Amino acid sequence: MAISPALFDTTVEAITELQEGSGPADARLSAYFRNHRKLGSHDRAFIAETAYALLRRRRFLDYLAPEASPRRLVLACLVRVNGLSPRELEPFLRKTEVEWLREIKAKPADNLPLAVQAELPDWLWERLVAQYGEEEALAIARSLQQTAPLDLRVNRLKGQREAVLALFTKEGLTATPTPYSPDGVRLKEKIALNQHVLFNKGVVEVQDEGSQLLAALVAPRRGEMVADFCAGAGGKTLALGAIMANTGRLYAFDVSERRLSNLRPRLARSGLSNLHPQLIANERDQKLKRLAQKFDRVLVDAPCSGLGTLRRNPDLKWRQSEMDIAELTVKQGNILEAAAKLVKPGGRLVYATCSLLEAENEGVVAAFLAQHPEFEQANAAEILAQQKIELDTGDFLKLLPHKHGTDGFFAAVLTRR
Ligand SMILES: C[S@@+](CC[C@H](N)C(=O)[O-])C[C@H]1O[C@@H](n2cnc3c(N)ncnc32)[C@H](O)[C@@H]1O
Repeated sequence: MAISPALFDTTVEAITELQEGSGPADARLSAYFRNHRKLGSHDRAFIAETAYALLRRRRFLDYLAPEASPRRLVLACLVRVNGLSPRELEPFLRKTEVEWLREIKAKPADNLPLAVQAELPDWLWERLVAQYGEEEALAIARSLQQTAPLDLRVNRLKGQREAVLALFTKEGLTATPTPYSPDGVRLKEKIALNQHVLFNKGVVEVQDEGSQLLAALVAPRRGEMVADFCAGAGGKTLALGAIMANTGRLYAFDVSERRLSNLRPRLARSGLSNLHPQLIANERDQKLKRLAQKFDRVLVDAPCSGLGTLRRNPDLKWRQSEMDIAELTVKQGNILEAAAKLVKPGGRLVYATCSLLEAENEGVVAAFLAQHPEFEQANAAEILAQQKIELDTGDFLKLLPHKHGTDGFFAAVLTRR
């Protein structure tokens, strides 16, 4: 991509702002674009790609250019990550930067420490090594440095996967069925989906295949009482509603009014009428009391570190600490405890996260089961097989980008005796 001196300067400005602020990178980048409305789509794409490359490869760049200014980090990134030659950048380099950039270009990158190759903070790298061993931890970490494909879920109420695939193909796009989810379509090209008729008519929703598989694990049946305890903007709720063929009652709880309000337009597109969004103050909200043991299925898609989604949100690895993880596990335990109260005898409770860390996953489930002999664990692979999904990761569902091509997800299925 050809870049002008003006675009280079704007990129440095955007990245400086990004580094100075706090909060999710995608929100801050959107705010920057809102404040710079004149930027065209080509320039926006370049700025976003550079910002994300820098977030993905920050350890390597810090090794190449320790304590560099945002301007120099961008230069190093363009040369060593994006593969531009220093000569291409010379027209807008300052005098002192010409030689410096040549040195950056020539600096060897062999035998880097494994945490640097993994592009993870040391504490996170050490945890992954303890869980998976060095070789697999590195494979996982490398897969998390890639960009994620655009996965869609076909809404069974409004369309069929074969027809959606055929339409995309006719439009010249590379659309393939996702390997595991029966409703998934993977698009190679990144398109402006919100302008596509299939999206506006509610035939497709954006949803990683991993999320689709979590809904398949809940496997609600027609006419059942189902709760999505941490529904957020309703990605999984909508998938559950479609599996239920718009029958029964589906509650979408969340503590965030903003997230639940983002569910509304998606709900309108989906054609579902069995879904009831309910704002709760916290997991001990009085509203939940009268619903005790009323549900056949309860999904807890718990607030988590999100470290399984680093392909999409590379900033998450720099924005969290071990202390945050410890706090999260307490919250996760409390939410699981409260959500379990809603489950009927014989009913199913699915605890899920998009984290890769045992503390947030197996650890939370083990602590819960130790306190609740009235629940027992079911085998996730068997439940998926009942939905004709051949995917065996053992008792737990454990999805990993290098193995399954999805974001990293974890789920445990628990049944009330
Ligand atoms: C991983 S996100 C859910 C994503 C959503 N299920 C989806 O598929 O799009 C976790 C959600 O938990 C919500 N949350 C946080 N604390 C909660 C609590 N105490 N009770 C219920 N929901 C909570 C957050 O607001 C957030 O929306």
